Amino acid sequence: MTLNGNGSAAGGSRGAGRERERRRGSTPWGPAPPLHRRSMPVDERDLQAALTPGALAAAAAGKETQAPRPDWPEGGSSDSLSSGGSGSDESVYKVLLLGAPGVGKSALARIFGGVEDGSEAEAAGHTYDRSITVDGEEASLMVYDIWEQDGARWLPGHCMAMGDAYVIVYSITDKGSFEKASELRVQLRRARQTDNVPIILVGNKSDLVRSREVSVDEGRACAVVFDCKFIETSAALHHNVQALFEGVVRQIRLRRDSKEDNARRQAGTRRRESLGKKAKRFLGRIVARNSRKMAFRAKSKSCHDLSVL
Ligand SMILES: Nc1nc2c(ncn2[C@@H]2O[C@H](COP(=O)(O)OP(=O)(O)OP(=O)(O)O)[C@@H](O)[C@H]2O)c(=O)[nH]1
Repeated sequence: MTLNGNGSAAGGSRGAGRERERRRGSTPWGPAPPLHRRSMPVDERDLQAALTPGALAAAAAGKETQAPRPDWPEGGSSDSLSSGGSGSDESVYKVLLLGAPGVGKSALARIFGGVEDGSEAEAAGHTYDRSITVDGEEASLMVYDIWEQDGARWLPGHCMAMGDAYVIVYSITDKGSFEKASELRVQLRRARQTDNVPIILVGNKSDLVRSREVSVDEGRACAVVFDCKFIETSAALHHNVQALFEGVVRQIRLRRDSKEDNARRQAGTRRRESLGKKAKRFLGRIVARNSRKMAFRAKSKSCHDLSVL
């Protein structure tokens, strides 16, 4: 069965429906929502439409295109997750996952979409659409897991032109994938020279400590050199996956929204922050101030912080 943007996957017998529910995974934002209500892979025809020359030209010109939207029923949102149909088009952020094969792009995307390994949804599509609440405000994300190196269905040029943000993934157990990530960063810079699009370098598989080939310091240094953000994740343990996608939203907002809007959000977040986090932030500032390599440290520290530019 094909899952599509109109939620046709919701059809079928009650037993089949229960089976589908059983196979929905949990997400960092809570239990996975029912397929027909919230996150789902988008029909490839909708994706084709989003990648037409007209749509891409509009994207390159900074205009929002009509993103493929499911026909969501109203209401019934959970604490930080709600129907993808409620956001306006301006708040639909297109996020592309890039990286060498096998680094965990699909695993990260599936966690975002709340789709468990081996489910029919996994086979049906590579784009996930859902809304998440970040700093008290809802944002809709379209996460595209469509990057293929050889014999790509989607031309790399198209992929590099359409994103509002890019997540370049490597595996910490594969030095080659780390080098590939640097190459991709260079290609992206070339493709989007004039655009200030956020790029987040992600060292995935951080759970595989014994097979580590790329240190945290190497990852961080690379992010500093290539002027992007950096985070290590483990899709296997769902570690930092929520921080990653929330960070993507913050990075887009920091570039698109007014200073006032961002300051208001940050003030709200600081108020909600636990005492531990406040203390950590305070200590971090003192350490940076006392460091001889202050400038580098401050920069390498901020490349870790996905809530600042
Ligand atoms: N231990 C561990 N394994 C992971 C992690 N993320 C992904 N994997 C495994 O790595 C393999 C490749 O993951 P995918 O998500 O298919 O990687 P991909 O980048 O989408 O690969 P392509 O589709 O070939 O581009 C799978 O066996 C995953 O289960 C992780 O964080 N930790």
